[in-house]
Amino acid sequence: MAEKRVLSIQSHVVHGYVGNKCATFPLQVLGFDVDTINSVQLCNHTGYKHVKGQRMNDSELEEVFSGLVLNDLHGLYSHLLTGYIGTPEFLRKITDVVKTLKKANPKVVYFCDPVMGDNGRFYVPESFVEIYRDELIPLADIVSPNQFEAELLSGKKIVTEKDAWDVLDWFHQHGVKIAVISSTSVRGPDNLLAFLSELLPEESKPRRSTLLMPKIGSVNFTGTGDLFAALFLAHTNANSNASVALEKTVASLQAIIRNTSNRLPPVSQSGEKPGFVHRELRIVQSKKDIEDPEVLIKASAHS
Ligand SMILES: Nc1ncnc2c1ncn2[C@@H]1O[C@H](COP(=O)(O)OP(=O)(O)O)[C@@H](O)[C@H]1O
Ligand SMILES: Cc1ncc(COP(=O)(O)O)c(C=O)c1O
Repeated sequence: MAEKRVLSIQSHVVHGYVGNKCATFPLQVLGFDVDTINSVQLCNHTGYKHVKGQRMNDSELEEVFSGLVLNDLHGLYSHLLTGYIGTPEFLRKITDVVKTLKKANPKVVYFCDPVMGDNGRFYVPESFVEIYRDELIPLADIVSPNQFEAELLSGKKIVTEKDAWDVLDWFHQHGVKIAVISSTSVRGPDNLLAFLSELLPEESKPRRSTLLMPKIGSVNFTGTGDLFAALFLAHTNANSNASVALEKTVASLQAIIRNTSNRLPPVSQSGEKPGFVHRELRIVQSKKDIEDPEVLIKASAHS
């Protein structure tokens, strides 16, 4: 079996960097073979004014995946990574993919990034919440929701740090070994606080840590969650302590966001912020920061 081979089921965009477009290069740089299934093929991410393209349906997923199974290729994967999915039927079909991969290789790690939206805005149908909560999360080994997604799944608002730990415990109660909330606003509008909780064999309490990041720039970037998931997958594979993986993930991410932010055109005289085309993550140009992240922010252990 290849040690580092990911089946990545996410979006493809022709222009820009979200989904598979932003997961593939970093994973390859970090030594993974990456086999991609494109859940959608869109001209660009869904924030742009015009969004054109195709969404793969569940029978098309079944067909392409059945070919992998017929050729006995499905046992080769060390990891399954899922992110942005376009339709509820396709999302449900992923449960069969997970079960088939786990049957072929019980050690396969299912990394579920339950992409649903951000800052109170859904970018998928709202029925996704129930499907993730009841069908996908119970099969997942690692999850990386943002604050909005973690709240939707657990049914609990995150206002205090205690709320975040309760939400992470909710994921553990649903069978998840490593749960990370990639960012929360509990430390105010200028900072992002990530929460990590990891179940350890033969320990009754999870190992917990937080990591505080100053917010870079005054605009939002798209694809950061997808990039977070890909980097965290690679670093949890290489490090037995997930908080070390979180530090490395954030080190690369912050460098990429800084490299992107530094090249933004200035805010126009009328106060208009740079458009999405200027905010596409500079991933290829940040290869060194992916290969060899310089950890500037350490995680803090939480008892
Ligand atoms: N403005 C920002 N400044 C600094 N880091 C950011 C910024 N936006 C995103 N990030 C980084 O990207 C990661 C994922 O972002 P997040 O907003 O949690 O995910 P999503 O894109 O899924 O909403 C965060 O953990 C953080 O490291
Ligand atoms: C097609 C597509 N995939 C993935 C994403 C997820 O992006 P993020 O990583 O910022 O959550 C988006 C967000 O707009 C999208 O449009």
